[in-house]
Amino acid sequence: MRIVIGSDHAGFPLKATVVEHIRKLGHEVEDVGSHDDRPVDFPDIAQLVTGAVAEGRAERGLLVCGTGVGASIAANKVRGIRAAVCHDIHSAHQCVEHDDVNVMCIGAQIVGPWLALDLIDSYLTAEFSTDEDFRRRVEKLHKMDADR
Ligand SMILES: O=C(CO)[C@H](O)[C@H](O)[C@H](O)COP(=O)(O)O
Repeated sequence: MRIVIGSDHAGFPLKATVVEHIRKLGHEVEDVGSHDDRPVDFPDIAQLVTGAVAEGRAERGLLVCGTGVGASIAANKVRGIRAAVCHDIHSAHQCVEHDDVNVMCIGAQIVGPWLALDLIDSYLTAEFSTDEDFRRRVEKLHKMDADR
């Protein structure tokens, strides 16, 4: 799969570990920054990650900020993006299976590196369910997205 990842300064220390892990899993990774720990605003990084997903250059996105919250707020403002903060394993796969989430956000100040990698494994191996209830709900999200 093609994965795009980005972080702000708070997420930067965790990002390198995550990128290495995802590459080892055999995925193609586009790292849009940040590339050092100088302060950068999470909406700017979220725009780069969501742009790649919305334009089809990547199938899934990952954002790492301090809490994951700011990144998810920013990502959900972009048409075609369904972003969620996930700090537990169940949500990390269910968000894809039920809600077709295409950008997962992680807080580097909330989870340690081992949990972060497990969250990413859950997210990347999950697939959107064919169940008609979930499909209908996500269709409604598409409509809300198109209407705004
Ligand atoms: O978590 C975040 C937004 O939800 C950010 O990554 C920052 O950690 C947070 O905004 C705090 O900002 P600071 O410049 O790192 O103090």
